[in-house]
Amino acid sequence: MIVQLYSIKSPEEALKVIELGCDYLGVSPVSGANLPNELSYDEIKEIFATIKGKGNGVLISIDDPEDLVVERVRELKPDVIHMCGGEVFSTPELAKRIKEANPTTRLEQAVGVSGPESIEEAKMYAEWCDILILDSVTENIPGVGAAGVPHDWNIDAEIVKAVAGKADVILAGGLTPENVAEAVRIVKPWGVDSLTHTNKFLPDGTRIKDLEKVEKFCREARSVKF
Ligand SMILES: O=C(O)c1ccccc1NCC(=O)[C@H](O)[C@H](O)COP(=O)(O)O
Repeated sequence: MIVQLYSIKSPEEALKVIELGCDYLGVSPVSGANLPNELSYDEIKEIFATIKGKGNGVLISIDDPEDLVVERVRELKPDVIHMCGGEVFSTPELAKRIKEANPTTRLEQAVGVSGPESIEEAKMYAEWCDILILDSVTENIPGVGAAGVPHDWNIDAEIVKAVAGKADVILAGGLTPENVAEAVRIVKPWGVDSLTHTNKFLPDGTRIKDLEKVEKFCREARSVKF
């Protein structure tokens, strides 16, 4: 069971969450999405260099033009590029360009799970993506994710079965230290992801990871054997 956490702000924070059990660390580059924890390329490079050999660096992309996605993969060499826009989606062509830009970068595509129709969408993406992240959608946040609320885990469980052997599946959306074990029991994913409920929010609108919650989240996620 892998644990992916957003959004990491500094090398120091990265090392702390790795120590507590996180193995995929999400960062947000400066972009048109204006996310609360956006970082410069230099800051991201420093985090990725610090975690090399200890954890995996995940770069988010919310509706960036394809050329910019490819340029970032070439420049920053993330272990994973996470596409979670509402307008720009991965395609077989983009998957090929990403592999050419950096052969070891894995492509993670968000699927906003809204009903049984999401099963077909997930099956389609599994044809060219390495990882699917099954996530929640909310109107006031751009793209798919950061919604802080769960969706129907029974649909996720169907998706995990439908794409077995094709793509790894991460479950996201409103997961907390209290509900993650139950979610894992139902969905049986390859990994889990958390943003909102493992965060502490600071007065300036930025956020840092709440280390007690991170520790409990990682422990509870791995407490279920299947
Ligand atoms: O990090 C963000 O601000 C963000 C904004 C918009 C879409 C996704 C974003 N983060 C990456 C993620 O995929 C979240 O970790 C995931 O959606 C879980 O979020 P939450 O439901 O708040 O735990």
